[in-house]
Amino acid sequence: MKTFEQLYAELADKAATRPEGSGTVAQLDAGVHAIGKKIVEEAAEVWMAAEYESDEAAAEEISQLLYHLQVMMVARGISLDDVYRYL
Ligand SMILES: N=c1c2ncn([C@@H]3O[C@H](COP(=O)(O)OP(=O)(O)OP(=O)(O)O)[C@@H](O)[C@H]3O)c2ncn1[C@@H]1O[C@H](COP(=O)(O)O)[C@@H](O)[C@H]1O
Repeated sequence: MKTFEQLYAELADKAATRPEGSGTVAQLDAGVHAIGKKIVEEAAEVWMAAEYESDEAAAEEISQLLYHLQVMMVARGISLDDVYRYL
């Protein structure tokens, strides 16, 4: 288990060190357009899970959406503070 902040730190590190086999590195290489499509896909999965599936399934889909949002943040060089200041 990890927090939102810990995941962001891990993804930023992956972007910097580019370890072999990292899905995050592959997505960063695919670019903002591909990451954006993944966000839309995961958002739809959150919606469907929330309407028709269990709390656990919805929570898992939400975790995946948060992950892909963080990948987009890393891709664009947007920090946690950049986002938090609007919350
Ligand atoms: N939290 C996540 C995470 N959530 C979702 N995903 C990715 O998002 C995909 C979404 O799952 P789906 O069920 O939609 O699967 P899918 O449609 O078959 O997705 P595709 O793999 O085909 O794109 C998963 O297959 C993962 O590739 C994640 N990939 C990585 N992480 C974490 O990110 C960190 C870095 O991961 P790596 O870069 O892979 O080392 C680690 O701590 C991981 O646990």
